Amino acid sequence: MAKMVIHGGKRLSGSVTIGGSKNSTVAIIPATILSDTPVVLDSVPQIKDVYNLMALMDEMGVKSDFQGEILKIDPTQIFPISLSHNKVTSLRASYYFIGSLLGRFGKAVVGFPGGDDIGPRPIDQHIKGFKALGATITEKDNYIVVEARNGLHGARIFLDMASVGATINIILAAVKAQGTTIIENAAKEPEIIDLATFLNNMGANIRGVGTQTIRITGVDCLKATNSHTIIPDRIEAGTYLSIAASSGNGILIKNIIAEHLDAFLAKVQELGVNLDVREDSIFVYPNSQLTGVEIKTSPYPGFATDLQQPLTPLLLLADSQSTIIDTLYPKRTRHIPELIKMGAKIKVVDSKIVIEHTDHFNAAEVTAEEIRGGASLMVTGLMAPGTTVINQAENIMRGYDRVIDKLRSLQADVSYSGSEKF
Ligand SMILES: CC(=O)N[C@H]1[C@@H](OP(=O)(O)OP(=O)(O)OC[C@H]2O[C@@H](n3ccc(=O)[nH]c3=O)[C@H](O)[C@@H]2O)O[C@H](CO)[C@@H](O)[C@@H]1O
Ligand SMILES: C=C(OP(=O)(O)O)C(=O)O
Repeated sequence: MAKMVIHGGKRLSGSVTIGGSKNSTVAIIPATILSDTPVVLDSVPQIKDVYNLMALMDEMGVKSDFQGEILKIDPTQIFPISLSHNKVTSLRASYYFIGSLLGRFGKAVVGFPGGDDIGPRPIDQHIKGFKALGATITEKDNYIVVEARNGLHGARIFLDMASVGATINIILAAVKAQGTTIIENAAKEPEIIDLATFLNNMGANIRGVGTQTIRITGVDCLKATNSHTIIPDRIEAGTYLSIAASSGNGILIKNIIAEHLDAFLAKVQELGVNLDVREDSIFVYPNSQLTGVEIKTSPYPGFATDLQQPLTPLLLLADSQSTIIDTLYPKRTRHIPELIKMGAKIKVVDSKIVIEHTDHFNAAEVTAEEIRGGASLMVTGLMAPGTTVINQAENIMRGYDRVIDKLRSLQADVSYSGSEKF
C-alpha cells in the first residue's frame, strides 16, 4: 500500500503544467492495436493506468516504450489472447480492449473491468452496441466473450444514456466494420474527439464527434504517419485550480484548453475565485471571499462528475452552504468520512452532499478509496496544518501525472512511498 505524506498549511506559489488527458490516453492506447503500423503518442501522462495498459499489451505481443512523454507502440506482431489477467481489473479502461480486439480479430475475451469504486458501473450499453454490430456475447467465469463469427457490420445504435465508455467501445469495434454505424445519443466529451482525431489521422472515417450523432464508415486499414499529441487533462487542470484557489499565493496553470472547463470555470467564478483565463493557461489569484454554490454534475458539456470531489475542499472555505448532486454517480461519496476526520463540515442528505463553512482543518491519517476521492484528500491535506498521511495513495497515481514533482514545484512539502516510481 502506497502512502502520500503532506506537511500542509503552507502557501503555494509558482506554475504547474498540465499533462495529457488520462481518459484520452486510456482510450487511445487500446485503439493503437487497430493500426497496421507502429504508433507514436506524445504528451502521454506518467500515470499508473498507462503502465497497466502497457503490461496488458505486452501479453498480446504488443511492445511499447515510454520515455519522457513519448509512448511508442508497435502492434504489428499482435496475437489474440484472453485478457483475464488481474491487470484488467486494475483499471476501467481495460474494457476498451473488447472493442479494439473485436475490431482487429472479430473476437475478444476480456475479464470484467475494474476502475474506481464509485457505485454501480454497468456495461449494458456497450453490450447492446456490440450485439447490434453482429457480435454474440457470452459470459464465462469472470470474463466476457464477444465474437462476430460472420464479421462486424454497420448498425444504428441509440444509447439509453450518453455513455463515454459505450461511445468509445462502439467506435473501436465499428471503425473497421463493413458499412456505416450511426451512434445516436452519443457522449460528447473532448476525449472522444481526441480518439476520433487519432483514428481519422490514420485513415478512419468518423464524423460528428462532439455532437449527439456519430457516423462511422468502416475502412480496411489504419496507418499512422505522424505522432498524435494527447489533449491536456481537464480534470487534472481543475484539481490544480482547486489547490491554487485554496492554498495558493498566485499560481499559473499552464497547458489548458479553457473551453473544456467551461462549466467548471463558471462555477468556480460564481464561487468568487479570481481567475485570469489566458490563451492556454489560467492564473489563479490568492483566495478571495467565497460564497457557496449549488452543483449538479452531468455529461459534457455539464459540470464533470470527476471534478466534484477535487473541488469540495474549496467549497468548505465558502462563507455559506454549498450543495452537490452527482447525477452520474450518486454514491461517489467515499471521501466524505475521510474529510470529516480532517475537520470538514460535510454530510450526505438524500444523495445530496451538503458542505458547510469550515474554518479549521486538521491533519489526519486518511485513505484514498479511489482516484478523485484521493485528490480531494490531497487538496485538503495541503490546506491543513500538520502532517496528513493518505493511505492507498496508489489510487491517486492512477491518473495524476508526476503529481509529487508538480506539487513540489509549487513549494508543497509532499512525499510518496510505494512501488510506483511517480
Ligand atoms: C476511463 C474513462 O473515461 N472514465 C470516465 C468515464 O467512465 P465511464 O465510461 O465508465 O462512464 P459512462 O459515461 O459510461 O457512465 C455514465 C453513466 O452511465 C451509466 N452507464 C454507462 C454505461 C452503460 O453501459 N450503462 C450505464 O448505465 C453509468 O453507470 C453512469 O451513471 O466517464 C465517466 C463519466 O463522465 C467519468 O467519471 C470517468 O472518469
Ligand atoms: C472514474 C474515473 O476513472 P475510471 O473511469 O478510469 O475509473 C476518474 O478518472 O475519475
